[in-house]
This record gives sequence, structure tokens and C-alpha cells, in this order.
Amino acid sequence: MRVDGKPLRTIWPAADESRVTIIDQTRLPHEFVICELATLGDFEVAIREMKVRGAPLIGVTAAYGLAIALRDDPSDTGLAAASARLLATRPTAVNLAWALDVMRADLFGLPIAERAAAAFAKAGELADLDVAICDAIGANGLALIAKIAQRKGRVSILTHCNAGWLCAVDWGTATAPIYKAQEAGIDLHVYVDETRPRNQGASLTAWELGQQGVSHQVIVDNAGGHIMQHGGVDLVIVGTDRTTATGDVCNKIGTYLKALAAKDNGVPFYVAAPSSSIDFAIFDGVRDIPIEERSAREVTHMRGRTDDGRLETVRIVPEGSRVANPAFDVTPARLVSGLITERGIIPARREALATAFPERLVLVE
Ligand SMILES: CSC[C@@H](O)[C@@H](O)C(=O)COP(=O)(O)O
Repeated sequence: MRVDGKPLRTIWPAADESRVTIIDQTRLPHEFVICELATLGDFEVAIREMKVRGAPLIGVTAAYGLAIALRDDPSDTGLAAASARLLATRPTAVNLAWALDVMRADLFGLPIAERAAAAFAKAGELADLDVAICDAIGANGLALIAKIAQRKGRVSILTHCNAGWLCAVDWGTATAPIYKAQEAGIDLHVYVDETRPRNQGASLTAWELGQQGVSHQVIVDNAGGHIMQHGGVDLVIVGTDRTTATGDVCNKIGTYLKALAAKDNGVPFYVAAPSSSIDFAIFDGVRDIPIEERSAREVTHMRGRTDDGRLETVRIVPEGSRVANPAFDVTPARLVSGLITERGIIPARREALATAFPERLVLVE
């Protein structure tokens, strides 16, 4: 994608393999700041504090973090310890575990002296794979948008959180079909849920759609149902942090309410679901997906730029009020019209997932 007209990925390695560079997403949309990650600790902080966030990007970042850690200790113990530290940074998006599993499977059989270089190369492969997957999701999702465009002309899409190129390495998951439709000349409008408490919609999705020149409006999280009732939304596309073997979808808190509103209003609700987000070991998302509980401060405080240009954080909740801050919720498969995967659009059903991704099936049940 492009920032100020220049092509960019969200993460890129230094030529000497000593570090990687990321966009610090906690500074957007007010400041565009890049920073370097050179130690395992840097990677842990970047993921935990959400300088990088979004399921696919967390996975790729962890892969690079493992590669950097192996430069100091490439032994079996070093590999296991670094992997455990990275895995502990965030609990919900399964891409993190997936990327670390893929890395470990590749590295364990290798001579210790070769591991660090091999790990760096493998992390690069995972980054490229993510781009290819999102590109394919874009091509598959484009067909949905094109069909609506044929019927109606302008297509209005609602999205939640940031499942844009900032959540991945490039293209994004939910935004890939939107960017492909834009390239195809389809007239589009995107409603962007602000996505409290961290405002990934208002701060990140709106910023990136603006950079790409896509028509959009930020709406408060409670507005989507109203707009759907009045025929304003043709299609909902969201991302996923973990898709179960049965097609339940865990995504940013508030996604479930949008799915309910979509169902009640006959609006198709699609989930852009890369295979790296599928957890074939989980069958009941509501019961079994670990939901990250984040700090109360994300709810009690808001950060923004004042009219005279200062960045300020202010309290919006009374002192003394307690806070709950679950970061994700689960949308049951019955509310999902379809999963837009890199292998096509499939029903959110166990048989369809197993048929599309047979190599990912696990034997547990
Ligand atoms: C494709 S990444 C998942 C996204 O769909 C997004 O909605 C999301 O939940 C990201 O969560 P975040 O907490 O910002 O890492």
C-alpha cells in the first residue's frame, strides 16, 4: 500500500539481518513514526503494547523476533524459551502461535549454527506468504463487491476495527477486496466503526483509507445498526483473529453486535479469513477462545490532538468507576454469510473449512 504516495509494507528487515523496522501504530494517525526492533525484548514490547497489532502482522513480527533471538541463543532451549516469551505477548490471535509453530517445525531439525540465518529467511517467507494470502483474499472478495456493483452502482461497505494493510504485511484482510474493487474502478463507500476503546477504526482504518483515496466515513460504534436499518450498508466485511474449525469467528470487541444487526437487516456479513487465523483445534469459539482482557486505562482515558496541535491524553470516566475491557468477542458461525479465504469464499462450516484446508486438520477433537 502507499503512504504519502510511496509504496510501503508494515514490517521490513535490515539487509544485515540485525533488526527489523516497523510502523509504530500507537502513534497514528497523528504522527507517522517508524522504529527498529533489535532484541527479543523489543519484539515483546512492540507486540504487547500494540506498536504492531492485527493478527497476521503479530504472527510475522513474532517470526522475526524468534529469528533475532536465535542470534544470541540458537540452542533447543533458546528456541523454546524465545518462542514461549513471544507466545505470551498476546493471547487471542492464533496467527502468533501458528507462525511460531511453523518456525519451530522448520528450525528444530537444523544444525544449531545454521538456525539464526534460516530463521530470518523463514520469517521473510512468512511475510511474503502473508502478502500473497491477502492478495488472494482481495481477488476472491472482489467478486462479491463486483456483483453488488453490477446491480446497484455504488457499493457501501461497513467494517470494524482495522483489518486493513496495517494489520497485515500488505493489502490487509477485510480491506483487500476494497482495494481491489477500487483498482477495478468500482464506486465504493466505506463506513468505518470507530472501534472503542483503542479506536483502530477511527485512527488506523480511516488513516489508511484516506492514504489510498477510498471514500469513507467514521461512525461511532453504535451507529451501524441504524445505518443498516435505513438501507445504507450493502455488505459488512470484517477480519478475524481466530476462526474455529466450525466457522465461529473471534474478532475485535463489537463485531458480534454488528453481525446481529446485519442478520436482522438482511445485510450479508462476510469475514476475511486467512488460513493463518484458523484454529482447527477449537470447535466452540464462545467457550474455548481465550479473550484478552486489556488495561482499564484504555477505557478510562482517550488520547488525541487538541485544536492547537498538542497531543493530549484525558480521562473520560469518573475516578473510582471500575472497568471491564474484553478486547475481542466471538461471532457464531450461524451469523456469518461466508469466509473470504485465499482459497475462495466458503461457508463458515466445519466441512467447508476441512475441504478447503485439509493439510491444517488436526487429529484432536
Ligand atoms: C485481521 S486482524 C484482526 C482484525 O480483524 C482486527 O479486527 C482485530 O481484531 C485486531 O485486533 P488488535 O487488538 O488491534 O490486534
